[in-house]
Amino acid sequence: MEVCYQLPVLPLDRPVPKHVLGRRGAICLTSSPILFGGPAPRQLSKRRGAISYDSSDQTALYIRMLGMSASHPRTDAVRSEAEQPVRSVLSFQKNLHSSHYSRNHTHATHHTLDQEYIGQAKTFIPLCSFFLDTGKSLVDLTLHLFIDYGLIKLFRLDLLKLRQFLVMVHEAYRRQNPYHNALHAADVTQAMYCYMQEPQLSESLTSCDILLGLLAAATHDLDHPGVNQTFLIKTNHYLASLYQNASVLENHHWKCAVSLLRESGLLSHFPSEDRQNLEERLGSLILATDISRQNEYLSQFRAHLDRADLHLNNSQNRHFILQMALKCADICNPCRPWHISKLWSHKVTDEFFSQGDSEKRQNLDVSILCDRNANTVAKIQIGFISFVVEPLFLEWARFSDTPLSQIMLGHMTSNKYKWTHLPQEDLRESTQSTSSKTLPQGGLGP
Ligand SMILES: Nc1ncnc2c1ncn2[C@@H]1O[C@@H]2COP(=O)(O)O[C@H]2[C@H]1O
Repeated sequence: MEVCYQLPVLPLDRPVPKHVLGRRGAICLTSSPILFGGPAPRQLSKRRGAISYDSSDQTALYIRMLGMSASHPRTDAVRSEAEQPVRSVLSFQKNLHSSHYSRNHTHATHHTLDQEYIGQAKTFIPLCSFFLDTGKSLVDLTLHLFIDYGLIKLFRLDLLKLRQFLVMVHEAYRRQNPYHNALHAADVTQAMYCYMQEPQLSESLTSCDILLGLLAAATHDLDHPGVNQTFLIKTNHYLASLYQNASVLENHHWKCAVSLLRESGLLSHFPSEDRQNLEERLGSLILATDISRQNEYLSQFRAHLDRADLHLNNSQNRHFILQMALKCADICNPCRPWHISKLWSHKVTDEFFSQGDSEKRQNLDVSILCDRNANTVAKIQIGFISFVVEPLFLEWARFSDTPLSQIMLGHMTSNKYKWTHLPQEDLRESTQSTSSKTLPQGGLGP
């Protein structure tokens, strides 16, 4: 059964009415705020060989071609897992109908959907916690948040298209990656939700901002190959040439997200200008997660806070804060309680070391942090927290001085202390692979 809504008639760009937020299952607005007032779109104009992909339509098409090509180059790290079929972003759809997930979920009725989200989502949200290992937390969590915020009604979304889109997003994450998989996307989406609920943001974000924030969080690492940009460049991977060695992965994640949005038809009823604007803003959010541009964003953030000139009634300022929120969400794992944070640390290190092993096999220079003989999990964590996480979260706490920020800083400090003072025997254990371990339920809170 399809949910049909009329096309939007009353564009709005203002905070989501309070009576909509926080009412689980209560969706009661009749007008739809489809208006995008974000910053100037970031246009990409690059060429690969003779194929121009100036327009995002062409780009999405090109990605489809690459995704479906049987012969496009893959990274060695990915190839080493080749016994398990790797689904590249668009070929997964061929498998969709036979996948376990879609068999059980894509044809769900509304009744089933309600049952499911009422049962599970109650535990996701109020406690800031979620099921990390249900195998489908990304779909359930994001769907729940769309419903909870009233976005389906507000934007006249087709519930089944939304579900199909989310299943496609879930399937486009490579499950063989220890870290960059759908679970990480769910983790980031949950954190993004928590930040968007912080008082300053929840009072000023428009429904468009919320829609974008959730979409960006859920899709920000789509089809991640489990290796970093340096690896793609030195192995002459086609994505590196496609994006001219600049924000290679983030551009790919963005283009995959656009491709899936179009494939699912989720926004096909939007006026094309709004759709294009949304796709550009989505890109600008996802591109902000490029960790190599961390200092650029951080200095801008610091300068704004020093001048006290971030005004959230200004759409560009709100967009900037969404970028910062997504960046925080992306690297918030060291700010979670120790028992969860520790497991993410092991998972990310597994992925680093597996890239290092692959580099050694190919006689390439081993990337920094990727040599298992020269690093320990603890050493990597201490460096990552000190130089990347702490500077960012200190500024975030200046912007959003709330109990949640204090809790996150508390976890981060105590996790860093634990990594620094781990007894020798635990340190040895911390260098061993943990890919078989599962993440327990837990949240940002104590
Ligand atoms: N706990 C962690 N320890 C070390 N590096 C991390 C950790 N969490 C995230 N990262 C890095 O932060 C980066 C954020 O962008 P990426 O997802 O591209 O890749 C991520 C990892 O390289």
